[in-house]
This record gives sequence, structure tokens and C-alpha cells, in this order.
Amino acid sequence: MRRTVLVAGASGQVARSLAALDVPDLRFATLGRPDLDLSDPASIERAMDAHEPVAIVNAAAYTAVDRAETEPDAAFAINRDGASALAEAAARHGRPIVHISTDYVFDGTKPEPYVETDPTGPLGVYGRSKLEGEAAVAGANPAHVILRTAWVYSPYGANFLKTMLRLAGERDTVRVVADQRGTPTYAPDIAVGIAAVLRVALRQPGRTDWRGIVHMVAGGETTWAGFAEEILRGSAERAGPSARVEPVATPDHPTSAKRPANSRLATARFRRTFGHGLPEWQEGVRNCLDALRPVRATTASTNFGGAADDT
Ligand SMILES: NC(=O)C1=CN([C@@H]2O[C@H](COP(=O)(O)OP(=O)(O)OC[C@H]3O[C@@H](n4cnc5c(N)ncnc54)[C@H](O)[C@@H]3O)[C@@H](O)[C@H]2O)C=CC1
Repeated sequence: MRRTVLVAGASGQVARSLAALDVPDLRFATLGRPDLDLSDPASIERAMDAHEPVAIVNAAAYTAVDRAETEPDAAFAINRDGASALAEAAARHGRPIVHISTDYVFDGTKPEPYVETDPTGPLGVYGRSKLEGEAAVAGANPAHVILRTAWVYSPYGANFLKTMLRLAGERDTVRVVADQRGTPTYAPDIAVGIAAVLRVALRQPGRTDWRGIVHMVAGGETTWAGFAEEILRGSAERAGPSARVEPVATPDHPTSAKRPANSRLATARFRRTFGHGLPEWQEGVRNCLDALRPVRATTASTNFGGAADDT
């Protein structure tokens, strides 16, 4: 029998990937606002009672990194206080919570990939709100896993991969930052990783070695420009739009929020604890492009937009 896992953030990239995950042992009930609103504790309680989940996943968040600089209250309300409310509800019901966090808790000055015990130092409001959310979740529910991931993309919603495809349809050259390093991580691969975490947490509730902060990203590393090149090469191979990538330095691409120059996360703890590793990042790009590819064989269209809901 499949056991129900309640997921907050129904329309997000990770939540939709969990909803699409077809596994024999777990069923992901993804709920969005108003049915499950992190800023409405009564809605959390109603969702817990209605679904009686064996575990909770918090895939809901305020993720507008630049906008957060001018909307700190909204970012903290969801990423800290909302996460805390969900973790408290899970604890009251004696259920573990898997909470998703980010590489942006770091300042990016470390020359090597970050391990879980490295000192944090977020550069902006979003990173600070996520970091305080981590502490709030850990304080509210001892049965927690805080999964830090990075550079998330998928066929769903708006993300860097879909932006590159759109820009390639509009222009010959795209200027992309080439001095920030990290690992693009495909949301459906994150969903598989979350299922691996849940299996360990549910099978060994009495053990505690799975608890705490865990870094979970795809294999390998690149820059945003390298990511763009891989996307556009793959798009061209699939007869989709393509463009030349012009690498630029961060100061040539000013944004409201500063980003870490090094976003690389070491995943040894994840692989050791949960017996699973995410595929190389390029494999995710290929899978995402294939998922977005319209039914070219029948329509002879070369436009990737058909399956996308980016606005
Ligand atoms: N997108 C990225 O590049 C990265 C994301 N993350 C983290 O991964 C997690 C999932 O990210 P994505 O799926 O990309 O996010 P997303 O932006 O696609 O989805 C977030 C969802 O949360 C929902 N939400 C916002 N406020 C809510 C509230 N009060 N109650 C209920 N739902 C609410 C939104 O409606 C949206 O559906 C988040 O915790 C995010 O911080 C970590 C690293 C990178």
C-alpha cells in the first residue's frame, strides 16, 4: 500500500515533480493555497487531519531572490515563520518533515564545495530568510531533514532553462554570467532524492543519523554560462531554438540581490546516509529538454514553447 506524504507548495517545481513521481510505496498529496497556506496554521491542521500523512515535505517558499530585497517581510513570513508552523504541526502529529533549503545560505567565498557544517553567511534577504527557516524547522521538529539544493529547473514554472530557450528564440546572442559556479539540479531528480530520504526516515524512525542538514545536488559543476551552453546545444540537437552564449562577469550583470560566487555543495553525506546519488547535471538538462520537446514528429514544429507554461 502506498503511504501518503503531504507536500506544501502544489504549483512549484519541486512539488509538481513529486506529484508526477510514480513509485510503488509513496503517494504525494501536493496542496497549495488556500488549502494549505503556510501563513494560515488552521489550513495546515485541516490538511493534516484530512490526509493523515506519514511525513511532510515543505516545498513551498518565497523564491523571488531579487524581489525579496524589497519584500523582506513576505520572504520571512513564508520562509521562516511558515516553515516553522509546518514543522510544528508535523511534530504535534509525530511525523518527520523534509524541508527544502538553498545554497544561498552561503556567501560563496569558500574555494571548495561547501559541506553541511561550513559556516553560513547569506548575501541577501532570501538567503537570510531561508537560513532562519532552517533553524526554525530544526527547533520545531527533531525529526527533520533539511535538504539544501541549488539552481533548480524543470519543465514546470519559470526557471533558467526555460528563460534561455525563450531568449534563444528572440535573439542570436545571450549574455550569461560566467564567474558563479554551482550545480544545476533537475527538479524531478530532487523528487527521487526526497523519496530516498523519506524511505530511510520512515523505515528507521528511532535512529537519528539521518536527521539534520544534508546537501543534495546533481553530480558535477559548471557556471551559469556553461549551463546555458549545454541547454542551447541540446536545444539545437532537438531542432529547437539556439543562440551563441557570451560569457560575462557578475559586475556586468547587476542584480538587486548578490549571489554567491561559489554555490557548489558537497553531497557525500547525502549519498552515504540515503544510499542514493543524483545523476550528473547534464543528464537532467537532456531529460528536461526531452520533456519540453513538443510532438515534433507529428507537427514538424521547432518551437519548444508548446509544452511550457512559462509566462
Ligand atoms: N528554484 C531554485 O533555483 C532553488 C530553489 N530552492 C528551494 O527549493 C524549494 C522549492 O523551490 P521551487 O520548486 O523552485 O519553488 P517555486 O517557486 O517553483 O515554488 C514555490 C511554491 O511555494 C508556493 N507558496 C508560496 N507561498 C506559500 C504559502 N504561504 N503557502 C503555501 N504555498 C506557498 C508558491 O505558490 C509556489 O507554488 C524552495 O524551498 C526553494 O527555496 C533551493 C535552491 C534553488
